[in-house]
Amino acid sequence: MSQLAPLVILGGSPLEGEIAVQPSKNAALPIIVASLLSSEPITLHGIPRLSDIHTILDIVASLGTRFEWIGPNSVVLHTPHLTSVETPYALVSKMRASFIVMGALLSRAGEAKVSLPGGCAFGYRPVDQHLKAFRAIGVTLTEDAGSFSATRPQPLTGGYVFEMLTVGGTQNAILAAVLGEGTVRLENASIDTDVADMVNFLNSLGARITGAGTHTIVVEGVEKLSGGEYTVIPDRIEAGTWMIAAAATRSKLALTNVHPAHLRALSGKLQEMGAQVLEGERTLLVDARASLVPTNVTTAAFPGFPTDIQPQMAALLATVEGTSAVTDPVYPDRLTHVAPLVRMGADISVMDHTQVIRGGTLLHGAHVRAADIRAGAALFVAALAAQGETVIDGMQYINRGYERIAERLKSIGANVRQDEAVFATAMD
Ligand SMILES: CC(=O)N[C@H]1[C@@H](OP(=O)(O)OP(=O)(O)OC[C@H]2O[C@@H](n3ccc(=O)[nH]c3=O)[C@H](O)[C@@H]2O)O[C@H](CO)[C@@H](O)[C@@H]1O
Ligand SMILES: C=C(OP(=O)(O)O)C(=O)O
Repeated sequence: MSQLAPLVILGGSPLEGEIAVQPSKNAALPIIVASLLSSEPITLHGIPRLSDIHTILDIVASLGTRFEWIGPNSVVLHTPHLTSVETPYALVSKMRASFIVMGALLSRAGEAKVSLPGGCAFGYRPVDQHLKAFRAIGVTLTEDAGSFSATRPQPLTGGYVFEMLTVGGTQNAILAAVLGEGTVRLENASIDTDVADMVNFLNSLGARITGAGTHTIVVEGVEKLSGGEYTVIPDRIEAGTWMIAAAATRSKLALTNVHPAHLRALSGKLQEMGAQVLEGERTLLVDARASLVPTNVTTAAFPGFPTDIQPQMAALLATVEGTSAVTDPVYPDRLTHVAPLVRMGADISVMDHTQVIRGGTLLHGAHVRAADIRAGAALFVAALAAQGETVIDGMQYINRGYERIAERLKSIGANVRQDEAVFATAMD
C-alpha cells in the first residue's frame, strides 16, 4: 500500500492559463551520472525535484560524489575521488536508468561492478545492447550472481552497430569512452534529445564527442574533464502530458519553458485530431476547445511518438467519440493503465498488444491505483476529464516523474486535493 496521500481530482471542468514545464527527468539522470567523470565541481541547473533524481543522487553519493542543492532546481556535484566502483542491487533495482553508471565508472576508474537492473512494471527491458556495445569496444565483462564486473583496456577502440535504437545503451557506451585513450564509433546510435543533452554537457566540460543527434557518434578519449555549469533541457514528456491533459479536457492551455521541436510527433497527432497547436520559440499553445476526432498511434524511438506518453494518449482517446487504436512496439506490454481506465468507464480492449479504444462514453470518477509512472499520468489525465471524483493511489510512481503535481494542477484550474485527511478517508 502506498504511504503517500492519494491525489483526489474532481473532474469535468476545463484547464486554463499557463504552466511552466519542469526540467527533464530523463535528461537530468544521465547528466548527473556523467558528472562522475570530472574531479572538479559541476553546477547543474534544471534538475527536477523528483524521487528518481533523489535516487540517482544517492547512487552517485555512494560512489564518492558530494552534492548540495543551491536552489530549487540547481545542484552542485563534486567527485574529487571515487570511493567505490560498485553499485549494489539495492540501489540499481530502485531505478533501471542507474545501469549507465557502468559506463561512467569504466571511464573514470577503468573498472566497475554493477548489478543488473530489476524488473519493470511494463515488461522485460533487456540490457543486451549495453553489454554487446561494451564488449565490441574492448571492455571485459564477467557475470556473477546477477552482477556484471567490467574492466576497460587502454586504449579503447573499435565500434558497435546497435541492433535497435536505445537511449540508455547509447549513453552507456559513450560514457565508457569519454576518458582515456582511444576512439570509439557508435553506429545506429539513438538520436534522442536525452542523448544529445548528455553529449552537450560532456562536451562543455572538454569531452570530444561528435555526431550527437545523428545515428553516428564518435567519441575520442580525453585525459580529463574540467568542472563547469550546465542547464538541462525541459521535460518533453511532462510537456506532452500537459498538452494531452488540455486536449482531454477540451481546454486552451499555454506551456512555457518548452522546446516545441521536441514534441512534433505529439503536436502533429493533436492537430490531426482537430486541436490547434501553436509553436513559439520556447512556448506552445494548445487549443482543443473544438470537437476532436479519433486517431491511431504507434510509438517509435525519437523523433517518433514517445512510448512515455502512450498511456496518457490512450486516456485522451477514451474521451474522443469513435474508434482509435494505440500500439506500442517500443514496450508492447506497457498496458497497466488499461484496467484502471476501464474502471473509470473507458471502453478499451487489448488485441494482440493493440489497444482498441472505443471513445466517447463519459468517463466517471473511481478509486484507482497507478502501477507505474506514466500509467499514473494517464489516470490523472482521465480524472481531469471524468465526471465526479477520482482517487488515485500509487503516488510514489507519479512522484517519480511529476514535480509537485497537486499544486501544479491547481495552478491551471484543476480541482485537486492531496492531504493526509483525504488519505485517512480514502483508506477507510
Ligand atoms: C531514464 C530514461 O531515460 N528512460 C527512458 C529510456 O529508457 P531506456 O534507455 O531504458 O530505453 P531504450 O531506449 O534503451 O529502449 C528502447 C527499446 O530497446 C530495447 N532494448 C534496449 C536496450 C537493450 O540493451 N536491449 C533492448 O532490447 C528496449 O526493450 C526497448 O524496446 O528510453 C525509453 C524509450 O524512449 C523511455 O521509455 C524511458 O522513459
Ligand atoms: C519509463 C520511464 O522511466 P524509466 O526508464 O526510468 O523506467 C519514464 O520516464 O516514463
